[in-house]
Amino acid sequence: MIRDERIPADQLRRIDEEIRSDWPTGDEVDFEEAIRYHESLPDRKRFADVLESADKPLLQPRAGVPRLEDQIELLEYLHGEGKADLLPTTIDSYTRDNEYEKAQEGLENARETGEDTLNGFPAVNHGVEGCRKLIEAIDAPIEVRHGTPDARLLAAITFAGGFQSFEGGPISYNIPYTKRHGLEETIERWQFVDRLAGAYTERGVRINREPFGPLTGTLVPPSIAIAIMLIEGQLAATQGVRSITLGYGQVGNVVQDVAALNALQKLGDEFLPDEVVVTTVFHEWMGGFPPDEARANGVIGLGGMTAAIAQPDKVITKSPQEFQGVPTKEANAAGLRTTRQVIDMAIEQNIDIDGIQEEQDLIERETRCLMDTVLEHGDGDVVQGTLKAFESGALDVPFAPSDSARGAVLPARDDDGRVRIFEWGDLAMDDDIKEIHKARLSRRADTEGRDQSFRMVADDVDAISDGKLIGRPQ
Ligand SMILES: CC[C@H]1O[C@@H](n2cnc3c(N)ncnc32)[C@H](O)[C@@H]1O
Repeated sequence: MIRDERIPADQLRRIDEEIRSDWPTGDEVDFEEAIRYHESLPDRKRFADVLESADKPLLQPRAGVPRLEDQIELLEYLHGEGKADLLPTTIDSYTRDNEYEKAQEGLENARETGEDTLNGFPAVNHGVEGCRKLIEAIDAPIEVRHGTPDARLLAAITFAGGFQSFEGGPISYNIPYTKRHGLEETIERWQFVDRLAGAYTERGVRINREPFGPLTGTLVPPSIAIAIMLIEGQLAATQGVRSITLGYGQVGNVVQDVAALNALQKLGDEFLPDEVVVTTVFHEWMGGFPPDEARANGVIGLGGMTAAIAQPDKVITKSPQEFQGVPTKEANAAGLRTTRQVIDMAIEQNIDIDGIQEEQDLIERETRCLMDTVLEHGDGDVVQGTLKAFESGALDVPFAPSDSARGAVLPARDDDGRVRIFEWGDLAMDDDIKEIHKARLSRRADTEGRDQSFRMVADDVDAISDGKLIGRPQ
């Protein structure tokens, strides 16, 4: 039975041996040699230090293309023209599914034809050597961004390759991303990733870990997202990770988003061990975008405004081409500059909005209910508690494609556009909190002259791409 316990050294070694054979580049990994490589990197490339020493929100886009030279050119452009403070390397979908053979074909095809059929950088195929060329070429810290339920080989290779930040986690890269991986399997496999990050950390190379806060990216109630961040942060801390960035996806109501970011930092500091440096990252709207680029820039600007008020440590920016999919480098850089413009204009203003503290108190109370139920389900063990709480539905994620979550919870926006819950399923929540949600949703029902129903959810899902926040009836 797996528990929230540090995996022993012999198990770390056994798994390391096991995964190396999954692709030839696995044999390039040599831990002691990799430590020396990291020690050779200049301070400005040390991700955790740069992130944790900043005095205002740092901006980071998503970006990944198959060929190494193109990835270098892309990141140089985003750093130069986009003024990104931190850079990504977004990994392709085949690699995320451990389909290294298909990723190899895609990479060779790109090299032969110049046609990019892969939707990201196949880091396992590039290997330690290829990753290091990228790290050498770019004069800023770079994070591995992906969506991999079994990220063990990707971590071993990219850590050895000089990356010092790694996104994801056993819940946040399972529930929203996959049907076929069980939660127990992904928790066990991410314990390896975190133990490896911890092993680097113990040798002075702090690997930053960033659980994926947005989850399904569609109307996720803030307390559910924050509870999952606290769980993944705890699991990483147990394995020795000491730099943890907890994430949160913008829902679009400024009061609720600022309150959620405040609660995320406060609860992260409270729930995670004192030896962990806890930072926060705000993801600009992860739901459907307007096809019109001017409107899309409006969504991005609202994200910048929210970040200026809440001041998270990091902001993951979007591009005006979000509706179309993977953006051009120009559009990606534009999203960075739009965000920067709004932050720089608003951050020196003392913007005091009524209701933030009240909403933050509510979000904190909700999150504590969820954390209490996890600890009760597991008799104090977070791994067993998480597994059992998801099984019983006491913990749940709306619209989750994964069988590991009931998906019985249904959110809808209230009359102010804040995300509330109108179908609770078996989510563990105090009755008086349920009454608060019910009252706020019925105020919207009155305004719209209709009953609270799934119709509201469906209308809300498309509202922002249709240019609004709340899915009012036509
Ligand atoms: C989590 C989904 C987000 O990741 C973005 N994304 C996925 N792959 C790439 C990519 N290769 N380059 C830039 N952005 C990307 C996508 O546009 C969406 O905003």
